[in-house]
Amino acid sequence: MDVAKALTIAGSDSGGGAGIQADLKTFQELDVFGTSALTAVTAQNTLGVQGVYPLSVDAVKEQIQSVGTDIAPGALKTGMLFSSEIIRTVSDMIQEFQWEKLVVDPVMIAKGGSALLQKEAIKCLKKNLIPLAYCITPNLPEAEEIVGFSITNREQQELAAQSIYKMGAKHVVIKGGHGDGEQATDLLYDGEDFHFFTASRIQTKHTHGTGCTYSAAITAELAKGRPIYDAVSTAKSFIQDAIENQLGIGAGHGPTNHWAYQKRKANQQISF
Ligand SMILES: Nc1ncnc2c1ncn2[C@@H]1O[C@H](COP(=O)(O)OP(=O)(O)O)[C@@H](O)[C@H]1O
Ligand SMILES: Cc1ncc(COP(=O)(O)O)c(N)n1
Repeated sequence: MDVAKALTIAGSDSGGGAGIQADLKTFQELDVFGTSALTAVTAQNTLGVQGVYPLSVDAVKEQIQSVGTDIAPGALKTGMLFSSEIIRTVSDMIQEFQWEKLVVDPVMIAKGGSALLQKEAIKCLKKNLIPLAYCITPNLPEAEEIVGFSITNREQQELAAQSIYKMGAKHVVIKGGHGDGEQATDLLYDGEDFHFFTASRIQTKHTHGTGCTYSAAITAELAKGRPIYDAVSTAKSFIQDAIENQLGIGAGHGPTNHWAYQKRKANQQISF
């Protein structure tokens, strides 16, 4: 059986809604075999981040080496990378294995406000990792941080995408989750055209891990050989179903429902 394989290089969320846990659940739901390299352990729940424990550069490197030398992923993603030294190590390893289908989720700050990337590491992210990205998926505050200007309208969102494209990312997806308005609209720029992916904004506080889940879904689809436009389109449906059917877990900002997309599809098949 020829199964698609993907790798996530990210932090652990003990609460299970974001990070490595969200990525592996998403890979599984999209029929992709998931592998992982941990960059940091966080003590975290729906109320916030209680502790951050980065792993050593050697530990990160060895995990990627172990996966890369044996289980070649069709696509990979990065999430929480925490420091410049981890970013440099990860970038070196990606070049060593000549992996092309790289999705960079430039995770900076958890929804509760805790830093998941050291401030001084942003420069390193721009210099070392963005040029390797097949696709990068910043949310609005992350995109503002990368480009250095504020994004308050569609025109600025497009300018930001062009600016990040010029830094070397082959496809730029600027997510609209942090915007306002009736629609949550994500923009995909491929160097020529702007494509918009729109869904109705759901009024909920349960959006913990949405960015991780979304970028993992894009990665899973790329691992199966799907083109980027299809991959983003599937990811958008996946995250919409996951937010709409949140599980009411925890007392704070709860996780989304990684089962929902497959369940809806299965139900649709039955009713046809
Ligand atoms: N309340 C919401 N309703 C519908 N879609 C949302 C909502 N919040 C986020 N999204 C979508 O979830 C995905 C992740 O976006 P976002 O939450 O901005 O990322 P991050 O977790 O990195 O901050 C995007 O497709 C975005 O449009
Ligand atoms: C380990 C880890 N990685 C990433 C996030 C970002 O989560 P979100 O997708 O909600 O921005 C997180 N809270 N924890």
